[in-house]
Amino acid sequence: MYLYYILALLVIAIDQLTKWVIVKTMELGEQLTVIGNFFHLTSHRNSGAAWGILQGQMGFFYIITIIVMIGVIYFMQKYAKENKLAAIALSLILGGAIGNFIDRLFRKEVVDFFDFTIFGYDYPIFNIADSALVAGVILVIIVTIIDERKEKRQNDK
Ligand SMILES: CCC[C@@H]1OC(=O)[C@@H](C)C[C@H](C)CCCCC(=O)CCC[C@@H](CC)/C=C/C=C(\COC)CC[C@@H](O)[C@@H](O)C[C@H](O)CNC1=O
Repeated sequence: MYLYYILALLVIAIDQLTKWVIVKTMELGEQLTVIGNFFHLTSHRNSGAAWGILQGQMGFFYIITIIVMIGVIYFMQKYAKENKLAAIALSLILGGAIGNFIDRLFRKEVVDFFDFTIFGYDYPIFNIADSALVAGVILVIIVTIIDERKEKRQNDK
């Protein structure tokens, strides 16, 4: 059971460590080329949510993040025992939400640095916490689809 909270802590540690390195070693706006025009490390700050929406609405972000955290912990206590994949997904979401929450609390903005340009589209610059959040959300969707298929098969018998 506690394994999943350790996974969340690991996500938070890696997220905060990478953000710390970016802040300490790169100027704001500085860009490092990793893979040609595809992948750069760009030191960026975002006081909003995805795609920079709701800039500066920290009060709103605190409330949403606390709701997300309570919801995730509730479902972890409920489903972690029987469904490992769901527990891992929820740990990733918890870790990602807390990672960005720490930035919002202490920096009043989020540090971003993964800068991908896919088919000419400069995807919004993001961080480890965002990656964990998106991975967790996708995993929850997959688990839900698998469970529904299982239930359907049982009902058909
Ligand atoms: C990942 C959610 C964003 C993250 O939410 C959080 O913190 C949560 C815990 C708290 C928010 C206040 C509430 C979620 C709002 C929902 C949302 O936003 C819709 C998201 C859809 C999603 C498809 C599933 C797209 C994903 C986009 C991006 C990530 O792609 C990998 C681009 C990230 C860059 O814009 C970067 O500047 C963002 C910056 O780091 C701050 N991050 C946040 O606000």
